[in-house]
Amino acid sequence: MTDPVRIVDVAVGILVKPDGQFLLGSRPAGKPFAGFWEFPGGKLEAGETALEALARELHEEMGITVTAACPWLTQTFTYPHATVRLHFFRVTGWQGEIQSREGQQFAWQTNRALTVSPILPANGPIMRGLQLPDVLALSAVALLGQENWLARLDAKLASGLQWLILREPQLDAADFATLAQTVIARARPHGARVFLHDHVELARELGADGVHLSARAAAALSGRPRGLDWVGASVHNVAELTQAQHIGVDYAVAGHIKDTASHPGAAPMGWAGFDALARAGWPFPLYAIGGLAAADGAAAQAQGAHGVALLSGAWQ
Ligand SMILES: Nc1nc2c([nH]c(=O)n2[C@@H]2O[C@H](COP(=O)(O)OP(=O)(O)OP(=O)(O)O)[C@@H](O)[C@H]2O)c(=O)[nH]1
Ligand SMILES: [Mg+2]
Repeated sequence: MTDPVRIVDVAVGILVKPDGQFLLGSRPAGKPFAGFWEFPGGKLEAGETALEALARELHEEMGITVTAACPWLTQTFTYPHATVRLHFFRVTGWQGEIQSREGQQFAWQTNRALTVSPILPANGPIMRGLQLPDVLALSAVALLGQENWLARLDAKLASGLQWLILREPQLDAADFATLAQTVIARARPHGARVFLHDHVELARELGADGVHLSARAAAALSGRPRGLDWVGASVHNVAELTQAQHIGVDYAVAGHIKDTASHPGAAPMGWAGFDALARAGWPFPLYAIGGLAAADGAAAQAQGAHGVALLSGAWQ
């Protein structure tokens, strides 16, 4: 018997400059979806790993040698002509000048507004993923006290904090709602995004940017909460990641990686545990959490994370 669904594995490279700009290329004449914009890459050959295929394709198509690439996310998409499994990498290091070896055009883009179109249909969620920052900060009222934390929040917002998850389970609903209002009002002038932990209704009411679901809250849902721009979830294992995928999250936070004061007694998964989870290939970016600092960002990305989620580490 032959497999009814043949899946074509494809390695795709998102070249990223230090300022966050990323490279799109136009598909050459003669290929399916000619003229559509895509990330450079191509099909795995027999016996190749995705990373090997990435290096070969980027050399063939654009004449560069990849020197630094991290696995990012895996997207399966069914086109009329094939089902493709796209293994996306973020490429941060390469040697050589970018050349058009197949007659394609190239354009550096920012995630605020694309200047080229149309984009290949499979790539919509990818554009969203590229808006995610390298660091997610979790609020620390329980740890630092409200006044002290709000003062640090102001300082961090002024120095570029982009995404904040407000999680304060020790507060009752009324106090949490008051705090959420304050935080949203302070974040907005800086263009920073605020996510409420588990309080889906309140997030809608206050016009928060999204909700971050505990694994327990995510388990109770059969679909994505409506009316919110962004939805994320905390996960600890494959079953919770599968549920996160089922409800259609934009990102997941997996941990905990190291021993941490906030989870005494629970065994940390370590980077090996994180790698085992990430390796299964999920269609959304993953953050690593648990006893980490901003300096762990590079290690996290090497294991397939988009970045790190920080609690105490975000406020030092
Ligand atoms: N390279 C690339 N392919 C993508 C992206 N998104 C996406 O759906 N695909 C799909 O992945 C499949 C393989 O890509 P490809 O046509 O570049 O393969 P290739 O370079 O090996 O081409 P070839 O078979 O002509 O040698 C195509 O069906 C394409 O539509 C993307 O961002 N980049
Ligand atoms: Mg190609």
